[in-house]
Amino acid sequence: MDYRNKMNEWLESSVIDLESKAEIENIKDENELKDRFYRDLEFGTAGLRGIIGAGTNRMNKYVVSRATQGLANVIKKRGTEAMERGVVIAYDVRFMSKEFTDVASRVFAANGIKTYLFSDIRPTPMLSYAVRYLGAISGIVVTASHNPKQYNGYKVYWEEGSQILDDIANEILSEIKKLKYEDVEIMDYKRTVESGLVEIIKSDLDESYYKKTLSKSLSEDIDKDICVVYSPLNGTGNKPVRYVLEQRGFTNINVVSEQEHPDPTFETVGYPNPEDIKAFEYSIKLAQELNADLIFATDPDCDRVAMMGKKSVGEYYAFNGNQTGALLIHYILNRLNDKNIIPFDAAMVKSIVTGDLGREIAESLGVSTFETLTGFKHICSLANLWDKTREYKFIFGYEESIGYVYGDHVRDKDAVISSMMIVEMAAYYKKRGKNLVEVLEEIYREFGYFKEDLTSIVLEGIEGSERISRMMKYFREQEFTSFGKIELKERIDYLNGYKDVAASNVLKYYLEDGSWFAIRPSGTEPKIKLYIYTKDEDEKRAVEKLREIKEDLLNKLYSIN
Ligand SMILES: O=P(O)(O)OC[C@H]1O[C@H](O)[C@H](O)[C@@H](O)[C@@H]1O
Repeated sequence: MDYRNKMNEWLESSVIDLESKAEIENIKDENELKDRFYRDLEFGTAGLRGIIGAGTNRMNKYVVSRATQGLANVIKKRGTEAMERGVVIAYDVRFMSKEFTDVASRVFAANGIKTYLFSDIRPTPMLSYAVRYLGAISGIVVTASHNPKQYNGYKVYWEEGSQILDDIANEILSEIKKLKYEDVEIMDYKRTVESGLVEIIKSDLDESYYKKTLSKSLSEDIDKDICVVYSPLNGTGNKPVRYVLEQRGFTNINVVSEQEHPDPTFETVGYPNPEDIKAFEYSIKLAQELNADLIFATDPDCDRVAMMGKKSVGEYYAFNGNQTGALLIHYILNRLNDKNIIPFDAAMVKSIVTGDLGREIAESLGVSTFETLTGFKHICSLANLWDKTREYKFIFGYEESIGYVYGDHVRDKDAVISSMMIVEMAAYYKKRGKNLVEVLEEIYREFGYFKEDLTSIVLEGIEGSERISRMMKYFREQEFTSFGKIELKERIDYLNGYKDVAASNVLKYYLEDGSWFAIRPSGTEPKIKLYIYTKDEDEKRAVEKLREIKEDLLNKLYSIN
């Protein structure tokens, strides 16, 4: 349907309120109107994510309630037991997060489905934990993770505590497609409270999550006075992360005061993504004042964490996600090995665009490594599978995009336990006179220098997404023989799946010297992402190869208009 027709439907709808209609009527820019109505905000495997505002291609209470009705229909089809098991909803600090949570719980109530709500903001991993703890059939987190402040989102989880995969997402999507906004069943607030279908989660859940998290610590022979700077980036991490560190007995955790409390404007952060070094501006200042050993920051929904380590007084090194993942797997497996408790069937999972250092470390200690598509839901789906088949014991999962999970009480990336392990790891080495930069150097000396580069090209709007498609098409169709000065060995196109890895729009190129790179459109942001990896015994050579390959690839990519 043409966007103007969709807009008129919106303006004439009996359920859309005057405020939302007026918001549209006041827009004079035709492109803006087109962008708001040219499609329905996509419900993908990541659920919904979009800019907050009126329109079918925006995050608002109508789009959220329609998606919730779709999910409710899928749950109802599974019968009364599923409806009684219900849905847990968590929300973060974003604009409208609480409102969307409220709307969703009223839709579930109108459909006779039980809902569990937290009394306040919570990190995403606590939702994953809660779904399993409460035996719910499904879960939702209202969050746009690390997207800019204009965004909100709606991530859907299933009974194993991990995000839904294509099967359930498609089921929900096909229900959503059958619905008009007018078809959504919604209960008014008062009746919802009286219905008894909404329950506020009690504190025993938090306590149980903390207990499980704390039980995963691996060493007491650590320097608990290590000086650490932490920024929750005005998100949900502040209380849980500090609580866990306090329980572990750390005495010198310093929180960036401007970024301590929830703030949906992320005023001093800007783009609240700890993958971006700019998010560390305030933390670095505080760390320099305190001469801190370690800095770390969690993203707004506290599922991802990035860290910086002191190199010398006043100078901090930003570890990327591959390096942090490698350090963590190295620390965890070596401590388990010290105690002789690495299970014989232990396995680690990473994505196909995550570097190979973690794999080499794991394999050196007899731990198998498996690969999945990008997205923690894929990583966790293997853990879920092994719960049933008992084929492997899931130990650790990670991605280069700074998501990590250790253990099996949470089936998503968990920045609470990862923060605890990061601080413990730094404190362990501090006691032995080493900082994390030195430890990484030791790892490189043992396993070779792994260098990596991630370039994201932001291309927004309809034009942007079309250009991204053209870029992918170009790479798919061209017959390249070399990149930089290195010959191409093999290309893998995941479009129709490859070996055990499911289908996805990803191209991966292996070069003759063992270097490789991958290109894919981001699934969460308007970006095309280019991941390049080189390895060499000589650090300078590894860096040089990286530079050459990158220059060549960027020239090729930018030549596509
Ligand atoms: O590269 P993208 O598709 O934007 O995904 C980046 C990240 O987004 C989310 O946080 C997913 O849960 C991650 O698993 C993924 O790595």
